[in-house]
Amino acid sequence: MSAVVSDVGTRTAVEATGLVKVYGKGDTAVHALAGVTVAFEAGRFTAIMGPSGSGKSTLMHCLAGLDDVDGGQVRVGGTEITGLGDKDLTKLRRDRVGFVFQSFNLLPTLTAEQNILLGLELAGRKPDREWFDTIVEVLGLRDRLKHKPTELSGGQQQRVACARALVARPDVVFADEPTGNLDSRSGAEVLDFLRMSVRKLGQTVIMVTHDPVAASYADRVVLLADGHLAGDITAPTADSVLAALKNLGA
Ligand SMILES: Nc1ncnc2c1ncn2[C@@H]1O[C@H](COP(=O)(O)OP(=O)(O)OP(=O)(O)O)[C@@H](O)[C@H]1O
Repeated sequence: MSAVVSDVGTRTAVEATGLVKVYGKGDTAVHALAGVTVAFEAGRFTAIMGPSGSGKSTLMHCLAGLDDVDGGQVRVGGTEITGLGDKDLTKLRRDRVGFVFQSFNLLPTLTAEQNILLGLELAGRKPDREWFDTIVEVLGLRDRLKHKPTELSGGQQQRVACARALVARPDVVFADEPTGNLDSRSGAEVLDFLRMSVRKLGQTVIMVTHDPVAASYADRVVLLADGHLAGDITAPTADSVLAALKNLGA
């Protein structure tokens, strides 16, 4: 059992144990994850960083049940997801996991409001109107709800994507380079919101990023190198993250 799990008062939202992911076979096999054990606490904002090719995206995909694993276990909200069938995995992703992608991934024919509520609708769930209103208010989307994605700025589209990720009150939100397509001001707004969703709304966020400034919004940075855990920084600053990355040769 990891130290995090045994901490009094700390709940683990997502946990990987001995995670192995291999691409290819024989001489050309790449050990993208070579036995990663890491726990992500609930109610915390964690960034995953590391040099290019270190396994960040692979780790996130395996944690989110988007990719199968070759060894080890993943637990999301207490449920072991490694070994779940496609149907159960789809349900788990739909009901208990939120996603924010670099490219927003909104449906162009739907309004902002319809995009935010689509997942719940597909799941046959009724939105919690109070929670919906809270998210919309905090994200400053009230007067944009009837607009289609093409009528919104990049920053507004990503805020709609954040609302969509949070509306079902998931166990965890995975954000994959959420500021990668945004200018620094819009990026800062999205990061402010992700941090606030953790501090004030009690959500759990795990974000992959290349950007030390983006990582400094997190409570903790987990570093990967060559498919291994290579560091763990609490209360990161852009400088401390940059220094740690330099040590890894990034
Ligand atoms: N589908 C795939 N087939 C073969 N190899 C892959 C595949 N996906 C990833 N890899 C390899 O696995 C390793 C880890 O890749 P991954 O994309 O997880 O790294 P990353 O840290 O997210 O990189 P980046 O920062 O460049 O996005 C790399 O060596 C990569 O080339």
